[in-house]
Amino acid sequence: MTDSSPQDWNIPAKEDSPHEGGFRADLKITTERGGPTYGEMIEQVRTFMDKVRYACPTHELADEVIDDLKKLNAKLDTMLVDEWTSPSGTRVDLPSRGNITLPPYEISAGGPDGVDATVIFRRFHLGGNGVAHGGHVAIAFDDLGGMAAALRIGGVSRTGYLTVNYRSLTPLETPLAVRTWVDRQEGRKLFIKGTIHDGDRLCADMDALFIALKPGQA
Ligand SMILES: CCCCCCCCCC(=O)SCCNC(=O)CCNC(=O)[C@H](O)C(C)(C)COP(=O)(O)OP(=O)(O)OC[C@H]1O[C@@H](n2cnc3c(N)ncnc32)[C@H](O)[C@@H]1OP(=O)(O)O
Repeated sequence: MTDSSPQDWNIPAKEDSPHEGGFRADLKITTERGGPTYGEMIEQVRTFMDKVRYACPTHELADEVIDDLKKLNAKLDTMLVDEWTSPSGTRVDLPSRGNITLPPYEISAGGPDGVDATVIFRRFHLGGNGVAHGGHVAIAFDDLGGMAAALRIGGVSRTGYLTVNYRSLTPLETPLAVRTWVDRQEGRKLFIKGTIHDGDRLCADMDALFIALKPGQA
C-alpha cells in the first residue's frame, strides 16, 4: 500500500477550473513543470523500459531491482499531482510532451493543414521478430491524429474509430516520418488520415474519425 490514493489522479472539476470540452479551461501549457532535467528523467525511464524488455535477471538481481524501484516509487509518491498539473503531457518542449506512455516523437511542423513529426519506436515497443508492435503504431497515429484535429478546430476531440493498415514492417530505433492531416470535416466530425514512412517505404497508414467535443463534454 502506498501513501497515494486513486483520488490523487482524479481531482474533480471546480468552479474556478471547469472541465471544458474534455480539458480544463485553465490548463496551463508550460515548459517549467518538473524542472530543467525532467526530460532526462523521462528518457532514463524509457531506457529502463528498453532494458527491462530484453533483460533476463537472476533471482538476486530481480530482488535488487524491486528494492530500488520501491524506493523510487516512494520518492515519487511524495510529489503526485493531478493530470492537469502533471508535466507528463504538458511539456511541449519534450518529445511526445514528456508523456512516457507515448512513443517519443518530435514535431517538425503543425497547423490546420496537418502535422509532420518524427517518431522512434523504442526497444520496449517490440512486437515480435525485431519490429514494432502494431498497437504502439496505432497509439502514435491516435495522438498525432488527435493533434491534427486539435490544430484544425482549436479544441479537443475524441477518437470515434481508428483503422490502421499495416503495409510493411515498422522498424525499432529508426527515425520514421509521420504525417497526419484532416482529409475532410463535416460539422463535429473530422476525418483524419495519416502515414508512417521509413524513408520511401510506407510502413502503415491510418483512416480515423475524431469527434469534436461539445463544451463541457468529457
Ligand atoms: C494537442 C494535443 C493532442 C492530443 C491528442 C490526443 C488524442 C487522443 C484521442 C483519444 O484517444 S480519445 C480516447 C478514445 N476515444 C474515446 O474514448 C471516445 C469514446 N466515445 C465517446 O466519448 C463518444 O462516442 C464521442 C464523444 C466520440 C461521440 O459521442 P457524442 O455523443 O458526442 O456524438 P454522437 O454519438 O452524437 O456522434 C456525433 C456524430 O459522429 C458519428 N459517430 C460517432 N461515433 C462514430 C463512430 N465510431 N463511427 C462512425 N460515426 C460515428 C455519429 O453517427 C454522429 O454523426 P452525425 O452527426 O452525422 O449524426
